Amino acid sequence: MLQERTIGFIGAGSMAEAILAGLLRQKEVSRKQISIINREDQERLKELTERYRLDETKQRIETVAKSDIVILAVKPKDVPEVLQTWGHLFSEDQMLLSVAAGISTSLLEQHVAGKMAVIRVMPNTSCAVGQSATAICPGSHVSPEQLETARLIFRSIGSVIVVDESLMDAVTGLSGSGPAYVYYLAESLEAAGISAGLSPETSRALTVQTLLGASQMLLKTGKAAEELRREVTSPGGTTMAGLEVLDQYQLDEAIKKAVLRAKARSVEMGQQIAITF
Ligand SMILES: NC(=O)C1=CN([C@@H]2O[C@H](COP(=O)(O)OP(=O)(O)OC[C@H]3O[C@@H](n4cnc5c(N)ncnc54)[C@H](OP(=O)(O)O)[C@@H]3O)[C@@H](O)[C@H]2O)C=CC1
Ligand SMILES: O=C(O)[C@@H]1CCC=N1
Repeated sequence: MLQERTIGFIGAGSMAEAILAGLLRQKEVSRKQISIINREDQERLKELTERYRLDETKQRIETVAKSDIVILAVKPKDVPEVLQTWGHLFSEDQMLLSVAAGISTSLLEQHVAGKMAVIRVMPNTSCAVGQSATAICPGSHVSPEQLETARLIFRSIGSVIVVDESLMDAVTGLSGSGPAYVYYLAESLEAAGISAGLSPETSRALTVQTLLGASQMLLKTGKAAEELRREVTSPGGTTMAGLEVLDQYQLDEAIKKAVLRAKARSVEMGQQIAITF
């Protein structure tokens, strides 16, 4: 189904590239279907055009804004400017997929053509390797077919769940920002390995494979994380000694607070943008 659709990206930053790279990598769409623009960074556009061998003549707002599917991938603060400047080019036979954190479908709907279908999406940067955890929620004028198209796009670059919009800020705090928490953990583990006497290369290799293996265990065994943790933890052994230190530092509490703070920030950003629109 995607083979026939054109996809235009407004915004050419890390999220746009992650989605673009994932779609091309999975061969879900061809390079000819893609157009992308940003605001001013011509070097960046050139870099993407060359890296993904895109058609140079299509990298213009008129092409992007007339694509069957427009993916809005600018920072939330830039959404008003984009819609005020280019919103008039959209029409009801297109779909707008917005990945902007915190921006509600109802706010977007107020600034696009008539009953244009608007879908709010929260992917994460693991799109680039086909492993995003993406949540989507439809706005008021989305047909089942349009929702299915959005699901197909993001299914090709990871998993997709459809959620009620009231849950999108929570999703943003957990899986939108989530890769950064995991990279933080990876940085900490790598540094700790070095402190324990390993070379940087060995520490990185062991860290990466440990995270990958643990994720695969969660996925493939279907066991609860708690059960898998218990299986590693021999009574009186090394893991128990290590986990006791994490408990002393209340790592679980810190992670909970981080996710809740990120969720609250998503709400705040949406409210701030709504005022400026
Ligand atoms: N990064 C992430 O992990 C995730 C991000 N998101 C969401 O994705 C969106 C983009 O984030 P990210 O890719 O990290 O941001 P970046 O800062 O990397 O990219 C933003 C892009 O938007 C462009 N832009 C800004 N203003 C305009 C404009 N008026 N017209 C056209 N293009 C414009 C910028 O162009 P220029 O450089 O020329 O100014 C730049 O290419 C955000 O809303 C964020 O909430 C969602 C999930 C995860
Ligand atoms: O940090 C941000 O605001 C974006 C949204 C989710 C991940 N990155």
